[in-house]
Amino acid sequence: MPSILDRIVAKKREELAASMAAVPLSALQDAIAARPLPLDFPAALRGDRIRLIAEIKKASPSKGLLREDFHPTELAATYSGNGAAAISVITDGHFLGAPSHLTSVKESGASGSVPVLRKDFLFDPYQVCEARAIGADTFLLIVDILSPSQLSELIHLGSELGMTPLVETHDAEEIATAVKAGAEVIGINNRDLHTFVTDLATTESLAPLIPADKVIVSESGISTPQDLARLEPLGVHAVLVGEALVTAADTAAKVRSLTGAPVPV
Ligand SMILES: O=P(O)(O)OC[C@@H](O)[C@@H](O)c1c[nH]c2ccccc12
Repeated sequence: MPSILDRIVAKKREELAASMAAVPLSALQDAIAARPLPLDFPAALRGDRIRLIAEIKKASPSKGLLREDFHPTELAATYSGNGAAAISVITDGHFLGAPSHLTSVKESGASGSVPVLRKDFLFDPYQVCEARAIGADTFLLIVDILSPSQLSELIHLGSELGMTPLVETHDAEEIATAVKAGAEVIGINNRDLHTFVTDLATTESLAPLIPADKVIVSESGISTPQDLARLEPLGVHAVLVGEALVTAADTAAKVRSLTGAPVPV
């Protein structure tokens, strides 16, 4: 029985074929040439306190619709205006995301000076070029859906485009693969992408396996300052939060509760 992850990747392959037919790589390269240089993602995550990567997420396969009144640029302005260190934009259709959401976040200026990450299921060089072309400063690579050689190839391509990806893991073997492939920013997804079981203990058990020179990001199932207090002693540099922000009655206040930013005057 294929998992939801298998089905998403299979659909992605169909979408990729259609995208390649519609927009040749040369057109992506022209768009890339017109873009300003990417913002420094790893640098944005290092600091004196745990950083927030705030995610723009309308829905998810496991929870359905998360936010009715969904405006990516408004969310991005709320995130960047209340202390988020980076913004993640889901561009996959299963989450009701789209590449245009990321482009509007960047081109509207709503993301301000914080790097914007393309959150999608990437496995082909075309998709990494596409991430840069739509305006991303960085992108996600999920170790679970990539071979070690694909992972190395896409990390290297990112570097050639000026981007350092978030390389997402969920177990000890995937962390070893990520380190061997040269990942600089390593994510620990507290959610099992096959079962959707989410547990912060995943970060507690895996963070110690990540070398000290890497940037560590804990992803999923994070909601409160107490969660951050639990994660910070583990050497976690940043957390990636989606649902808790997009479902909050007062998203700006929720962001500030995680960043410590003062109420904007
Ligand atoms: O909504 P949460 O529980 O705060 O999780 C956010 C983010 O970690 C999650 O959306 C995510 C992590 N890795 C992914 C890969 C694809 C799509 C989504 C994700």
